[in-house]
Amino acid sequence: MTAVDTEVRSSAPQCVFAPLSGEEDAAPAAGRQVLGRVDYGFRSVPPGLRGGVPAMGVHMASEGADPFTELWLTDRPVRPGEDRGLVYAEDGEHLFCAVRVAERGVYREAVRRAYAAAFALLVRRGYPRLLRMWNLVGAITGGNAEGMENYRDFCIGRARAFDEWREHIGRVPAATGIGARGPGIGMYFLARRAGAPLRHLENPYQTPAYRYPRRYGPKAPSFARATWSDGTLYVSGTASIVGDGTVHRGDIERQCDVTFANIGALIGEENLARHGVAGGFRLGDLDHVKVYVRDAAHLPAVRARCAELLHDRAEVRFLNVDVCRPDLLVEIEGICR
Ligand SMILES: O=C(O)c1cccc(O)c1
Ligand SMILES: CC(=O)C(=O)O
Repeated sequence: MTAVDTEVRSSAPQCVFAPLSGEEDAAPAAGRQVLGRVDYGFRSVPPGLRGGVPAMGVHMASEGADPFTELWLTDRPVRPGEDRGLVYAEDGEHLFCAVRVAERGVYREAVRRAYAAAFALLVRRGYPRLLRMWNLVGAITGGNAEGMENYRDFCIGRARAFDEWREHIGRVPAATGIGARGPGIGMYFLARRAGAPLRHLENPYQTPAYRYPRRYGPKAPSFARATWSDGTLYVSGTASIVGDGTVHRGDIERQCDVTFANIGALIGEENLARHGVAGGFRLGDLDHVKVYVRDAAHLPAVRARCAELLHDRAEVRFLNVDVCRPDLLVEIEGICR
């Protein structure tokens, strides 16, 4: 069954996975405007307007994993802009923006500033309903200059920005926080106009990430398990976590199974009803799936499992990168509509 959309006509931007584009290639699609572009390629390229399109390159691909370009398309006219290191484009309903924090010894203050700058932009342009964020973090489980894990350091800065902007931005949305192969942190966001209704979902099998106990870091990760907006369900990066604990350490097959069970419960009819959303989805409805695999040797097994469970026409890309806990072997995100 497909979720029932109570809004008459969806204006949600369309996600497209295209071949990895050249730096100046804006890859316009027939009759559609590009709201944003992220190259999941072999090197990092700072955010900038390229051919009038906000674009950023993040070093995520490798031999044996899948380079690609993620495009966010709209059929409305787009206005791009640049603002203090942020690049963005808006179409009257949605805003895409990208920002990068360069490698440094301690990340939290630069992350807080980057998030605060993005929030200020969203509010100023009239798109305060943050609905999805991606955080591609170099050396995510490595130590910073204080010996704190970079991911935990990142989480402190992000949490501070949400605390400061709570009145304007509201609740935390769906997210991905995952390793990148190059240094620094690439971040990009989708937001919707003021007044647009969003629903942020939690998972019946998992403790909300923003309530994780202190043993996972001084500030709990600021994200929801999924966000429903405009007939679209954005599913956060999901892993083999039950409650707040990693399950099946060292067992890739069973970590895949728990990850898919978590996603199935999250997107199913019962959980959507719990959050006031009519309808429901199955794993076969997932599209624009990104599968993050820590160990390259596990790629064939994970590809095989995904081929069994996902629709054969779903767009799926596999990346060999670190996951935010050293004991997590796989993480999966996607979109249902
Ligand atoms: O911190 C995050 O934004 C995050 C979101 C999803 C999965 C994950 O490992 C991390
Ligand atoms: C994947 C992960 O880190 C989480 O769900 O918290």
